[in-house]
Amino acid sequence: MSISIRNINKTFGKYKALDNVSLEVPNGSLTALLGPSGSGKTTLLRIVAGLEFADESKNSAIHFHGEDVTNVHAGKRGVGFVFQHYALFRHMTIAENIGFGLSVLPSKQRPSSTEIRNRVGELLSLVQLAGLENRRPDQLSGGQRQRVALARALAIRPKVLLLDEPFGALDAKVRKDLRRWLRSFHDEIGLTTLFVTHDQEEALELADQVVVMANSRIEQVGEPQQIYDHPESQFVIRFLGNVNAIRDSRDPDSPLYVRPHDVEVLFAAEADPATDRLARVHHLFSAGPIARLSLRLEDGQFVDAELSRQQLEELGLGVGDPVAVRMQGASRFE
Ligand SMILES: Nc1ncnc2c1ncn2[C@@H]1O[C@H](COP(=O)(O)OP(=O)(O)OP(=O)(O)O)[C@@H](O)[C@H]1O
Repeated sequence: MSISIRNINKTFGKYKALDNVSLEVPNGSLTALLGPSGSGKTTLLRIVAGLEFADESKNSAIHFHGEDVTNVHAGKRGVGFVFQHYALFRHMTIAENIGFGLSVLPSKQRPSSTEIRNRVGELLSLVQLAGLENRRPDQLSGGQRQRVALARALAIRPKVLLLDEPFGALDAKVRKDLRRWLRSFHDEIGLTTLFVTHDQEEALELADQVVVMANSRIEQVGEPQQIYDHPESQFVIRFLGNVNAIRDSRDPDSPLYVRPHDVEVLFAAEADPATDRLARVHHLFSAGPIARLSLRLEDGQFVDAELSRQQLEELGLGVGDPVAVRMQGASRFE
């Protein structure tokens, strides 16, 4: 089910948390809302869920697959929601937690207890927790608890899945494992999913479509590779990972942005005055497969470069050595 978000504004008192936000989430996609704290990601997700309502305006609307749900209450939108802090019921077993949404449906819609049991069984295998149905949440790891939260959100057969920093409270290793697991899980079930994160690596690795948000607005939307290779603003290039911002006399107000792995380091004697700048090796860190160099340009600015160990060995560089720096793939923003 596709999601269409049109001209959404949201103010809290005097603060504008969303400023004319429009977005198309394609059917079956995994879309990441990526941005720093306070950029409006959660507010947007809550509005899609129907847990919050946008400021009233005749131009603004939310559609699920063409159906206007702008004024439809959360319970009737058919959304599954997972939050950062596993809101599982501590006194219930895993099976009871997963089946909860079904067991509280009005009697006419409620499946029989056998149907609920079967559905819970299906979901337990889907999230790879079969055998743990009689445990309680405090007997599971953080990662397992988040998979229970996901199974619980799926029990009602939602039309869209909304995840708000679902791995935010987990440690880095578990987070990375769950991220990969979620990607293959998504490929298996193909449910349109909107995923909030402030972690650029997570968004780039996981999503089909990345929506970068800053200051209550959408900065850029695109596939991960496209956003990474063709950032359209200083904010996006800086937010997506380490980048050098080098000023030159040509346009001192608009730095040249270049990622450390796009900086080419050559022997000083090979410098081409038309494209290269001279520098000296200021610092060199070469433990592991990638060597990281801090280079000092003649005007005193520093440039970080990343080379393979092999490239470093070929150059035979040490601290203080002169080099030529060629900044390939550099971007400048007006
Ligand atoms: N109910 C509310 N009342 C007042 N202000 C709010 C409310 N909810 C959110 N805000 C404000 O709106 C802004 C956007 O909040 P939001 O939670 O959407 O950001 P976020 O990008 O999800 O950030 P985080 O990653 O920290 O969760 C913040 O400045 C926040 O303080």
